[in-house]
Amino acid sequence: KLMAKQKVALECLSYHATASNEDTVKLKSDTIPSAEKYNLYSFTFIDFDLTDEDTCRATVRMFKQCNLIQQFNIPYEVLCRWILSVKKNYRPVKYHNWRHALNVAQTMFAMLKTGKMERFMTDIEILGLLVACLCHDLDHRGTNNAFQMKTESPLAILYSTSTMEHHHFDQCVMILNSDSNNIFQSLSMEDYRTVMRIVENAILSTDLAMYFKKKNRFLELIEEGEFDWQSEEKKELLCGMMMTACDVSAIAKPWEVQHRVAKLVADEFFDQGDLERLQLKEQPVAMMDRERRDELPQMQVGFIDVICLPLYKVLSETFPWIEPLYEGTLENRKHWQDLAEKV
Ligand SMILES: CCCOc1ccc(S(=O)(=O)N2CCN(C)CC2)cc1-c1nc(CC)cc(=O)[nH]1
Ligand SMILES: [Zn+2]
Repeated sequence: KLMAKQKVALECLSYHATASNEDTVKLKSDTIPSAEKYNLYSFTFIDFDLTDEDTCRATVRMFKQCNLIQQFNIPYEVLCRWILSVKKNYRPVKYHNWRHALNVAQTMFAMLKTGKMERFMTDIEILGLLVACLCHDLDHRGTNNAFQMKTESPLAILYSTSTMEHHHFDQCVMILNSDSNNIFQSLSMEDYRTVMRIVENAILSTDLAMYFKKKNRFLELIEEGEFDWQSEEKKELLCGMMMTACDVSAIAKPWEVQHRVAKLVADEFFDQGDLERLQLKEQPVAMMDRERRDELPQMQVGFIDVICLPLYKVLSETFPWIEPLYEGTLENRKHWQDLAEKV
């Protein structure tokens, strides 16, 4: 019985769109502005003023700056088609959309370059991390893992843990397997297996439940001091922590940006809360209950204290050049605390 249901679920999910040749040729012929022009090296990068075409050009620029196109013989047209296909497979939900993916990838770029973390990374890890950031929330529906389970969605039938994250990775694989979208086509079989394992580990580690599970192990290793980043287990842990750091990095942006993005997050959460009331006839949790929106500043302070600050603190102790993420988060904590006291 379950097999039949899983087969149906897979059928539902096999749909995905890839970029048109017209859009691909257009991007391929575009002039790609400099990284400075797009402010890509900065931890205070803002995408609001960029057009969708700009976001694709900025993504090409990040691949160029990391020298990935030459290093991995990525046909330029394939890279352009792949970027457009990834963007096309993000839904227009309020927060978990293409802009979020771009911002996460740009923070990874800034951590590697300005944060000087690229020294500890092999070229194939840099390729895998950038690809994972761009793909990490593919086809997000604006609802979380708990919602998939509660509604017995096809996704929850296929993946019982880290439901959405498994689906995001699945979508990433599907795009790579589509005609002329495989940016890894020139890699050796061994490198292909390596980069796909890096991408899978990175995307699955964006499930906050995984972050909580792995955080203590990571802290242990840091406390032990001598940290050889080259062992596989330690490197996978570090990549996972970096993914979470990038995933929540809107919390470290200038206050106007953080305040505006938090509203997008809240609106998406409240939409799920509405669905839970209407479709499931159940009371949503505070975070998704628009009737408890007054508690939002206090919840943000909690998010900062429980998830963001501890992570940025331990990362910036080892990689001092990413301290701007810690400082930006502290600054925003003050603003959220002020708002929490006002209510
Ligand atoms: C802004 C609307 C309220 O947003 C939040 C409310 C509560 C918490 S929480 O840390 O208490 N926690 C997280 C783990 N859940 C399982 C239980 C609840 C986090 C956020 C939040 N999340 C993100 C990431 C999507 C971004 C962001 O800015 N804020
Ligand atoms: Zn995300």
